[in-house]
Amino acid sequence: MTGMRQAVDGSVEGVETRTRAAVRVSGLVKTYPPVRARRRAAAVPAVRASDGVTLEVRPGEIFGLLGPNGAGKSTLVRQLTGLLRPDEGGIEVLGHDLVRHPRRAARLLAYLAQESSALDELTVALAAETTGRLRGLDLPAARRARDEVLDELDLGPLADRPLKRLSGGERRLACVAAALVGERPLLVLDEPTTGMDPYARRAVWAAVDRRRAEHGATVVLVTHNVIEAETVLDRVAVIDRGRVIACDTPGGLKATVGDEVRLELVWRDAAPLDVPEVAALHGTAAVSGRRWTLRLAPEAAREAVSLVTGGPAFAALDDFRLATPSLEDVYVALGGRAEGADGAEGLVKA
Ligand SMILES: Nc1ncnc2c1ncn2[C@@H]1O[C@H](COP(=O)(O)OP(=O)(O)OP(=O)(O)O)[C@@H](O)[C@H]1O
Repeated sequence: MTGMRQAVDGSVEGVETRTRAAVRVSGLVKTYPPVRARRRAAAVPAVRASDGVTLEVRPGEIFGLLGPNGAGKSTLVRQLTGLLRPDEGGIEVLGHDLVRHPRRAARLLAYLAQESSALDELTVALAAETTGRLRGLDLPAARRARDEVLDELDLGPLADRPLKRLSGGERRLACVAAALVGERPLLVLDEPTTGMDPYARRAVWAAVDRRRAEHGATVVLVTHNVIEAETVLDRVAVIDRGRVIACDTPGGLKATVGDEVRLELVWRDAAPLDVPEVAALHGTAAVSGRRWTLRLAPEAAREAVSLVTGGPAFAALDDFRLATPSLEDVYVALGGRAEGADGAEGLVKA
Protein backbone atom coordinates (compact mmCIF):
# COMPACT_ATOMS: atom_id res chain seq x y z
CA MET A 1 0.00 0.00 0.00
CA THR A 2 2.81 2.34 0.97
CA GLY A 3 4.59 1.38 -2.23
CA MET A 4 1.48 2.24 -4.20
CA ARG A 5 1.17 5.64 -2.55
CA GLN A 6 4.81 6.36 -3.17
CA ALA A 7 4.40 5.39 -6.80
CA VAL A 8 1.33 7.55 -7.25
CA ASP A 9 2.93 10.68 -5.86
CA GLY A 10 5.89 10.00 -8.11
CA SER A 11 8.48 10.28 -5.34
CA VAL A 12 9.99 6.82 -5.62
CA GLU A 13 11.78 5.19 -8.52
CA GLY A 14 9.74 2.00 -8.37
CA VAL A 15 8.23 -0.25 -11.00
CA GLU A 16 4.81 1.35 -10.55
CA THR A 17 6.30 4.79 -10.98
CA ARG A 18 8.06 3.69 -14.13
CA THR A 19 4.97 2.32 -15.79
CA ARG A 20 2.56 5.06 -14.70
CA ALA A 21 3.92 7.70 -17.05
CA ALA A 22 5.16 6.93 -20.56
CA VAL A 23 6.93 10.29 -20.62
CA ARG A 24 7.82 12.44 -17.66
CA VAL A 25 9.43 15.83 -18.20
CA SER A 26 10.37 17.88 -15.16
CA GLY A 27 11.73 21.42 -14.92
CA LEU A 28 13.20 21.36 -18.40
CA VAL A 29 15.27 24.41 -19.31
CA LYS A 30 17.03 25.00 -22.62
CA THR A 31 18.62 28.26 -23.73
CA TYR A 32 20.07 28.62 -27.21
CA PRO A 33 23.28 30.64 -26.87
CA PRO A 34 23.56 34.13 -28.40
CA VAL A 35 25.28 34.58 -31.74
CA ARG A 36 27.51 37.63 -32.23
CA ALA A 37 26.96 39.99 -35.14
CA ARG A 38 29.03 39.29 -38.24
CA ARG A 39 29.63 41.49 -41.23
CA ARG A 40 26.38 40.61 -43.01
CA ALA A 41 24.38 38.93 -40.24
CA ALA A 42 22.83 40.70 -37.27
CA ALA A 43 23.46 39.43 -33.75
CA VAL A 44 21.01 36.83 -32.40
CA PRO A 45 20.21 37.14 -28.70
CA ALA A 46 20.08 34.10 -26.40
CA VAL A 47 16.67 32.38 -26.52
CA ARG A 48 15.24 30.51 -23.57
CA ALA A 49 13.24 28.05 -25.67
CA SER A 50 12.26 25.75 -22.76
CA ASP A 51 11.58 27.67 -19.61
CA GLY A 52 10.80 25.12 -16.91
CA VAL A 53 8.61 22.63 -18.80
CA THR A 54 6.99 19.98 -16.61
CA LEU A 55 4.50 17.46 -17.98
CA GLU A 56 3.52 13.80 -17.97
CA VAL A 57 2.18 11.66 -20.79
CA ARG A 58 0.28 8.53 -19.81
CA PRO A 59 0.79 5.19 -21.52
CA GLY A 60 -1.43 4.78 -24.59
CA GLU A 61 -2.29 8.45 -24.71
CA ILE A 62 -2.29 10.69 -27.79
CA PHE A 63 -0.84 13.82 -26.27
CA GLY A 64 -0.64 17.08 -28.18
CA LEU A 65 1.70 20.05 -27.96
CA LEU A 66 -0.09 23.09 -29.28
CA GLY A 67 1.18 26.63 -29.51
CA PRO A 68 2.24 29.50 -31.72
CA ASN A 69 5.33 29.67 -33.93
CA GLY A 70 8.48 29.82 -31.89
CA ALA A 71 6.73 28.68 -28.69
CA GLY A 72 9.30 25.95 -28.07
CA LYS A 73 7.45 22.82 -29.20
CA SER A 74 10.16 21.45 -31.51
CA THR A 75 12.84 22.30 -28.97
CA LEU A 76 10.91 20.27 -26.41
CA VAL A 77 10.48 17.24 -28.67
CA ARG A 78 14.11 17.33 -29.76
CA GLN A 79 15.07 17.06 -26.10
CA LEU A 80 12.52 14.28 -25.62
CA THR A 81 14.13 12.32 -28.43
CA GLY A 82 17.64 12.64 -27.05
CA LEU A 83 18.82 14.87 -29.92
CA LEU A 84 19.22 18.04 -27.86
CA ARG A 85 20.62 18.13 -24.37
CA PRO A 86 18.67 20.19 -21.83
CA ASP A 87 20.54 22.69 -19.65
CA GLU A 88 18.47 21.65 -16.65
CA GLY A 89 15.69 19.24 -15.79
CA GLY A 90 14.77 15.60 -16.27
CA ILE A 91 13.35 13.49 -19.09
CA GLU A 92 12.14 9.99 -18.46
CA VAL A 93 10.75 7.85 -21.27
CA LEU A 94 9.22 4.49 -20.31
CA GLY A 95 11.32 4.49 -17.16
CA HIS A 96 14.60 5.42 -18.89
CA ASP A 97 16.50 8.57 -17.98
CA LEU A 98 17.17 10.13 -21.39
CA VAL A 99 19.26 12.99 -20.04
CA ARG A 100 21.83 10.50 -18.77
CA HIS A 101 21.31 7.98 -21.57
CA PRO A 102 20.19 9.89 -24.70
CA ARG A 103 21.15 7.04 -27.04
CA ARG A 104 18.46 4.82 -25.56
CA ALA A 105 15.91 7.01 -27.34
CA ALA A 106 16.56 5.18 -30.61
CA ARG A 107 15.23 1.93 -29.13
CA LEU A 108 12.28 3.50 -27.37
CA LEU A 109 10.78 5.90 -29.84
CA ALA A 110 10.14 6.79 -33.45
CA TYR A 111 10.67 10.45 -34.25
CA LEU A 112 9.28 12.30 -37.22
CA ALA A 113 11.10 15.64 -37.37
CA GLN A 114 9.45 18.80 -38.64
CA GLU A 115 11.62 18.70 -41.73
CA SER A 116 13.89 15.98 -42.94
CA SER A 117 15.88 15.42 -46.09
CA ALA A 118 17.74 12.36 -44.83
CA LEU A 119 15.61 9.94 -46.87
CA ASP A 120 15.35 12.08 -50.00
CA GLU A 121 17.60 9.93 -52.21
CA LEU A 122 15.73 6.70 -51.40
CA THR A 123 12.54 5.41 -52.98
CA VAL A 124 9.44 5.34 -50.80
CA ALA A 125 9.70 1.55 -50.44
CA LEU A 126 13.40 1.60 -49.61
CA ALA A 127 12.95 4.41 -47.07
CA ALA A 128 10.42 2.28 -45.17
CA GLU A 129 12.47 -0.91 -45.50
CA THR A 130 15.73 0.77 -44.44
CA THR A 131 14.11 2.30 -41.39
CA GLY A 132 12.84 -1.14 -40.43
CA ARG A 133 16.34 -2.61 -40.83
CA LEU A 134 17.87 0.23 -38.78
CA ARG A 135 15.36 -0.57 -36.07
CA GLY A 136 16.55 -4.15 -35.87
CA LEU A 137 14.12 -6.05 -38.13
CA ASP A 138 15.60 -8.82 -40.26
CA LEU A 139 15.14 -8.47 -44.03
CA PRO A 140 11.91 -10.49 -44.42
CA ALA A 141 10.34 -8.73 -41.41
CA ALA A 142 11.41 -5.29 -42.71
CA ARG A 143 9.90 -6.06 -46.11
CA ARG A 144 6.68 -7.28 -44.54
CA ALA A 145 6.45 -4.15 -42.38
CA ARG A 146 7.22 -2.01 -45.45
CA ASP A 147 4.44 -3.60 -47.49
CA GLU A 148 1.95 -3.26 -44.65
CA VAL A 149 2.61 0.40 -44.02
CA LEU A 150 2.64 1.34 -47.73
CA ASP A 151 -0.69 -0.40 -48.08
CA GLU A 152 -2.06 1.23 -44.94
CA LEU A 153 -1.15 4.73 -46.14
CA ASP A 154 -2.08 4.04 -49.76
CA LEU A 155 1.48 4.66 -50.92
CA GLY A 156 1.69 1.59 -53.19
CA PRO A 157 1.52 3.61 -56.44
CA LEU A 158 4.47 5.75 -55.31
CA ALA A 159 6.57 2.91 -53.89
CA ASP A 160 9.31 3.09 -56.53
CA ARG A 161 9.62 6.88 -56.70
CA PRO A 162 12.52 8.61 -54.91
CA LEU A 163 11.30 10.95 -52.17
CA LYS A 164 13.00 13.90 -53.83
CA ARG A 165 10.71 13.45 -56.84
CA LEU A 166 7.48 13.65 -54.83
CA SER A 167 5.21 16.56 -53.94
CA GLY A 168 5.52 18.07 -50.46
CA GLY A 169 2.46 16.23 -49.13
CA GLU A 170 3.50 12.91 -50.70
CA ARG A 171 7.01 13.21 -49.28
CA ARG A 172 5.60 13.93 -45.83
CA LEU A 173 3.37 10.85 -46.10
CA ALA A 174 6.38 8.72 -47.10
CA CYS A 175 8.29 10.03 -44.06
CA VAL A 176 5.33 9.13 -41.81
CA ALA A 177 5.34 5.64 -43.34
CA ALA A 178 9.04 5.22 -42.56
CA ALA A 179 8.53 6.49 -39.01
CA LEU A 180 5.80 3.92 -38.39
CA VAL A 181 7.86 0.89 -39.44
CA GLY A 182 9.41 -1.21 -36.70
CA GLU A 183 6.91 -0.64 -33.90
CA ARG A 184 8.27 1.68 -31.28
CA PRO A 185 6.30 2.07 -28.03
CA LEU A 186 6.48 5.88 -28.28
CA LEU A 187 5.82 7.89 -31.44
CA VAL A 188 6.98 11.52 -31.42
CA LEU A 189 5.53 13.26 -34.45
CA ASP A 190 6.30 16.91 -35.21
CA GLU A 191 3.48 18.25 -37.40
CA PRO A 192 3.01 14.95 -39.25
CA THR A 193 0.20 16.05 -41.58
CA THR A 194 1.63 19.36 -42.81
CA GLY A 195 0.90 19.83 -46.51
CA MET A 196 -1.30 16.73 -46.80
CA ASP A 197 -4.72 16.56 -48.41
CA PRO A 198 -7.69 15.42 -46.29
CA TYR A 199 -7.46 11.79 -47.48
CA ALA A 200 -3.83 11.49 -46.52
CA ARG A 201 -4.49 13.19 -43.18
CA ARG A 202 -7.24 10.75 -42.39
CA ALA A 203 -5.03 7.78 -43.32
CA VAL A 204 -2.29 9.09 -41.02
CA TRP A 205 -4.64 9.53 -38.06
CA ALA A 206 -6.13 6.07 -38.62
CA ALA A 207 -2.63 4.56 -38.73
CA VAL A 208 -1.56 6.39 -35.57
CA ASP A 209 -4.70 5.36 -33.76
CA ARG A 210 -4.23 1.73 -34.86
CA ARG A 211 -0.78 1.68 -33.27
CA ARG A 212 -2.26 2.91 -30.05
CA ALA A 213 -5.24 0.50 -30.14
CA GLU A 214 -3.38 -2.62 -31.27
CA HIS A 215 0.08 -2.12 -29.77
CA GLY A 216 -0.61 0.27 -26.89
CA ALA A 217 1.70 2.88 -28.42
CA THR A 218 1.90 6.31 -26.81
CA VAL A 219 1.94 9.31 -29.13
CA VAL A 220 3.34 12.81 -28.60
CA LEU A 221 2.20 15.07 -31.36
CA VAL A 222 3.10 18.64 -32.27
CA THR A 223 0.39 20.41 -34.19
CA HIS A 224 -0.79 23.85 -35.23
CA ASN A 225 -4.10 22.67 -36.50
CA VAL A 226 -6.51 23.09 -33.62
CA ILE A 227 -9.46 21.54 -35.43
CA GLU A 228 -7.48 18.42 -36.16
CA ALA A 229 -6.15 18.47 -32.61
CA GLU A 230 -9.62 18.46 -31.13
CA THR A 231 -10.59 15.27 -32.89
CA VAL A 232 -7.36 13.35 -32.40
CA LEU A 233 -5.91 14.25 -29.03
CA ASP A 234 -6.67 12.78 -25.61
CA ARG A 235 -4.89 15.62 -23.82
CA VAL A 236 -3.12 18.73 -24.90
CA ALA A 237 -0.47 20.99 -23.42
CA VAL A 238 -0.59 24.56 -24.66
CA ILE A 239 2.97 25.88 -24.92
CA ASP A 240 3.83 29.55 -25.07
CA ARG A 241 7.26 31.17 -24.75
CA GLY A 242 8.83 27.94 -23.54
CA ARG A 243 6.23 27.28 -20.83
CA VAL A 244 3.21 25.04 -20.43
CA ILE A 245 0.40 27.53 -19.94
CA ALA A 246 -2.41 24.94 -19.82
CA CYS A 247 -2.73 21.16 -19.90
CA ASP A 248 -5.98 19.20 -20.03
CA THR A 249 -8.33 17.26 -22.30
CA PRO A 250 -9.68 19.32 -25.21
CA GLY A 251 -13.08 19.26 -23.43
CA GLY A 252 -11.56 20.35 -20.10
CA LEU A 253 -9.71 23.21 -21.74
CA LYS A 254 -12.82 24.33 -23.54
CA ALA A 255 -14.77 24.34 -20.27
CA THR A 256 -12.33 26.98 -18.98
CA VAL A 257 -13.73 29.51 -21.43
CA GLY A 258 -17.21 29.03 -19.97
CA ASP A 259 -20.28 29.29 -22.14
CA GLU A 260 -18.98 31.87 -24.59
CA VAL A 261 -19.88 31.19 -28.19
CA ARG A 262 -18.10 32.30 -31.30
CA LEU A 263 -19.96 34.21 -33.99
CA GLU A 264 -18.32 34.50 -37.38
CA LEU A 265 -19.66 36.97 -39.90
CA VAL A 266 -18.42 37.05 -43.48
CA TRP A 267 -19.36 40.15 -45.42
CA ARG A 268 -19.85 40.15 -49.19
CA ASP A 269 -17.65 43.14 -49.61
CA ALA A 270 -16.86 45.79 -47.00
CA ALA A 271 -18.86 45.59 -43.76
CA PRO A 272 -21.75 48.13 -43.71
CA LEU A 273 -20.30 50.33 -40.98
CA ASP A 274 -22.94 52.94 -41.74
CA VAL A 275 -25.46 50.65 -39.98
CA PRO A 276 -25.07 51.76 -36.33
CA GLU A 277 -25.58 48.25 -34.87
CA VAL A 278 -22.87 46.85 -37.16
CA ALA A 279 -20.56 49.71 -36.21
CA ALA A 280 -21.21 48.82 -32.54
CA LEU A 281 -20.22 45.16 -33.13
CA HIS A 282 -17.07 46.26 -34.97
CA GLY A 283 -15.52 47.38 -31.68
CA THR A 284 -15.48 43.84 -30.24
CA ALA A 285 -14.78 41.91 -33.45
CA ALA A 286 -11.46 40.41 -34.50
CA VAL A 287 -11.30 41.46 -38.14
CA SER A 288 -9.53 39.43 -40.81
CA GLY A 289 -10.38 40.75 -44.27
CA ARG A 290 -14.10 40.22 -44.87
CA ARG A 291 -14.40 37.94 -41.81
CA TRP A 292 -15.32 39.16 -38.36
CA THR A 293 -15.03 36.89 -35.32
CA LEU A 294 -16.85 37.78 -32.12
CA ARG A 295 -16.79 35.95 -28.80
CA LEU A 296 -20.02 36.56 -26.97
CA ALA A 297 -22.31 35.26 -24.22
CA PRO A 298 -25.09 33.12 -25.77
CA GLU A 299 -27.78 35.80 -25.31
CA ALA A 300 -25.60 38.53 -26.85
CA ALA A 301 -24.77 36.19 -29.75
CA ARG A 302 -28.48 35.57 -30.43
CA GLU A 303 -29.10 39.33 -30.43
CA ALA A 304 -26.19 39.93 -32.81
CA VAL A 305 -27.47 37.24 -35.20
CA SER A 306 -30.97 38.68 -35.30
CA LEU A 307 -29.51 42.13 -35.81
CA VAL A 308 -27.34 41.20 -38.80
CA THR A 309 -29.93 38.89 -40.38
CA GLY A 310 -33.04 41.01 -39.71
CA GLY A 311 -32.06 44.56 -40.63
CA PRO A 312 -30.36 46.43 -43.45
CA ALA A 313 -27.05 44.68 -42.72
CA PHE A 314 -28.42 41.41 -44.14
CA ALA A 315 -27.92 42.48 -47.76
CA ALA A 316 -24.21 42.90 -47.09
CA LEU A 317 -23.84 39.54 -45.31
CA ASP A 318 -22.34 36.63 -47.25
CA ASP A 319 -22.34 34.00 -44.49
CA PHE A 320 -22.44 33.59 -40.73
CA ARG A 321 -21.65 30.79 -38.29
CA LEU A 322 -22.30 30.25 -34.60
CA ALA A 323 -19.99 27.78 -32.88
CA THR A 324 -19.38 26.47 -29.38
CA PRO A 325 -15.87 27.10 -27.99
CA SER A 326 -12.99 25.47 -29.81
CA LEU A 327 -9.43 24.92 -28.65
CA GLU A 328 -8.62 28.05 -30.59
CA ASP A 329 -10.97 30.04 -28.34
CA VAL A 330 -9.17 28.57 -25.35
CA TYR A 331 -5.89 29.70 -26.81
CA VAL A 332 -7.24 33.20 -27.31
CA ALA A 333 -8.62 33.25 -23.75
CA LEU A 334 -5.14 32.26 -22.52
CA GLY A 335 -3.70 35.34 -24.12
CA GLY A 336 -2.74 34.27 -27.62
CA ARG A 337 -4.17 35.46 -30.88
CA ALA A 338 -5.89 33.25 -33.41
CA GLU A 339 -5.86 33.64 -37.14
CA GLY A 340 -7.51 31.75 -39.97
CA ALA A 341 -5.28 30.94 -42.91
CA ASP A 342 -6.38 29.41 -46.20
CA GLY A 343 -9.54 28.16 -44.63
CA ALA A 344 -7.62 26.26 -41.96
CA GLU A 345 -7.45 27.60 -38.46
CA GLY A 346 -4.00 28.13 -37.05
CA LEU A 347 -2.31 29.79 -34.15
CA VAL A 348 0.03 32.72 -34.36
CA LYS A 349 1.94 34.53 -31.74
CA ALA A 350 0.42 37.66 -30.23
N1 LIG B 1 19.06 26.35 -33.33
C1 LIG B 1 18.54 27.44 -32.76
N2 LIG B 1 19.33 28.47 -32.36
C2 LIG B 1 18.83 29.57 -31.77
N3 LIG B 1 17.51 29.74 -31.51
C3 LIG B 1 16.67 28.77 -31.89
C4 LIG B 1 17.14 27.58 -32.54
N4 LIG B 1 16.06 26.79 -32.80
C5 LIG B 1 14.97 27.46 -32.34
N5 LIG B 1 15.34 28.64 -31.80
C6 LIG B 1 14.44 29.62 -31.16
O1 LIG B 1 13.84 28.97 -30.04
C7 LIG B 1 12.47 29.32 -29.94
C8 LIG B 1 11.64 28.05 -29.99
O2 LIG B 1 11.75 27.48 -31.29
P1 LIG B 1 11.03 26.10 -31.66
O3 LIG B 1 11.51 25.70 -33.01
O4 LIG B 1 11.21 25.14 -30.55
O5 LIG B 1 9.50 26.59 -31.72
P2 LIG B 1 8.21 25.82 -32.25
O6 LIG B 1 7.16 25.98 -31.19
O7 LIG B 1 8.52 24.43 -32.65
O8 LIG B 1 7.82 26.72 -33.50
P3 LIG B 1 7.10 26.34 -34.89
O9 LIG B 1 5.67 26.14 -34.56
O10 LIG B 1 7.31 27.57 -35.72
O11 LIG B 1 7.76 25.13 -35.45
C9 LIG B 1 12.20 30.30 -31.06
O12 LIG B 1 12.29 31.61 -30.53
C10 LIG B 1 13.31 30.04 -32.06
O13 LIG B 1 13.62 31.22 -32.77
